[in-house]
Amino acid sequence: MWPVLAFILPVIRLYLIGVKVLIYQMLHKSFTLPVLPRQNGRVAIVTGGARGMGYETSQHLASLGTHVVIAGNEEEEGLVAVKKIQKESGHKKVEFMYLDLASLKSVRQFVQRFKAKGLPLHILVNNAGVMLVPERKTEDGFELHFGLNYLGHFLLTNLLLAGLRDSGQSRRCSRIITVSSATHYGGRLDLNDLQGRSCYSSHGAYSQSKLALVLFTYHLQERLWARGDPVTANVVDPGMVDTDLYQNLCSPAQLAKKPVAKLLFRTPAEGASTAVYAAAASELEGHGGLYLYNGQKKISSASSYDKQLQEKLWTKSCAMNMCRNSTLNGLRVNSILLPLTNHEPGFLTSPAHCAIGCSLISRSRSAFIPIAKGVLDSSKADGSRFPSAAWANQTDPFEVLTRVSCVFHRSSPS
Ligand SMILES: NC(=O)c1ccc[n+]([C@@H]2O[C@H](COP(=O)([O-])OP(=O)(O)OC[C@H]3O[C@@H](n4cnc5c(N)ncnc54)[C@H](O)[C@@H]3O)[C@@H](O)[C@H]2O)c1
Repeated sequence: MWPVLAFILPVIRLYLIGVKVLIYQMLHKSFTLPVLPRQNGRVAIVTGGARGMGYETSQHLASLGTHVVIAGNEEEEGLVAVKKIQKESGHKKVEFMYLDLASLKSVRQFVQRFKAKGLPLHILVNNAGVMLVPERKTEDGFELHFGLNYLGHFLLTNLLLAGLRDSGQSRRCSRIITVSSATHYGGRLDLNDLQGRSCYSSHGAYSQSKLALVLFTYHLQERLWARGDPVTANVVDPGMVDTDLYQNLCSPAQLAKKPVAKLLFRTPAEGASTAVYAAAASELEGHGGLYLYNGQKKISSASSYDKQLQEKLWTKSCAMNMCRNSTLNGLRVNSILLPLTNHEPGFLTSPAHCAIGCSLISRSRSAFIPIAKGVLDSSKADGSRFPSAAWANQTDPFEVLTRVSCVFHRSSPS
């Protein structure tokens, strides 16, 4: 009985939320964007910016003078979108870069290629997403909704954070906008079963990924404020919008959706307006940690404000990107972390990355061992961290190690 309920409940919750949103949309007009300030000189990345709301967001930001990078996994579609936006906006600084959010390796490669361009970064719109895909895994073995909608964006944001910080100013912050959904209200986050192994429901998996994005945004904003970083992070809910997102609905639902969508769904441009507002509105300068719907601040689900849950999800998300229990130069290394900045631990994205890190460290054994011993000698508690500055003078290829730190747990020299 229980597995049946566990499967059915998320479906019922999702459709009830859908009905509530449609009633709201029937009674309320779509939010009209105010006149937004020009964004000349600002650079934005829009994930999934080649179609749907991502396209409209890219188009609008380009028309304001933003240099827009469309990051997506469909190159042909992306290049067509670039041409169309350039033509419609008369703005040439629009480009496509390949990014597959269902592959953490691809996320890392995207960030490397973006950094190689030497551009600043002022706006990151975490827009891409999939919905109700039958059970499938990402390249790294995560449930697709969780891995793509949430974990891919988690990694992307963290790897781009240093650039966002450097480009932000106290009076003009960089902005992170993450697209969630009203379905997060029905989301349940089971930290012990984030991959839905016990009973898979694509409805539950989608709602969970959207709740995870809200929890992530709130916690990220706390961290940014704690450091005094000139970066804000907000989450937006676009309402129900007529896009390709609904392509995985079952046939009867598709049939029923068509007339309803015509009458009650928002257009992609209307749906994108809150994300554009969050990215560019002067009145939101310095405001972060908000849930924005139809251009207004709204209260998100009670569980999304649970600070312990936010923290636990963050820690777990980092852990999902770590390589654990490697052996390195005779030292048992619990985790190898790539710092996101010089001050903050990040993560390696795959065992392959870890292997590269290990082999680089091994090749500089003579430099590595004394520092490792120093760390071990001085560390009494678990979790002491390599000072990444110790590697600052290394030359290529070991300069990679300027970004590597290690956490040793009960390690001992061989
Ligand atoms: N349409 C709605 O009613 C609605 C409601 C609430 C929230 N949302 C959210 O809005 C966002 C945009 O969706 P949309 O409605 O415009 O749908 P859409 O299908 O038109 O766009 C989704 C975008 O994500 C991209 N994408 C998919 N898989 C990807 C991958 N592996 N790597 C990189 N990009 C990938 C697609 O290429 C596409 O550009 C999504 O996050 C969605 O969950 C949509």
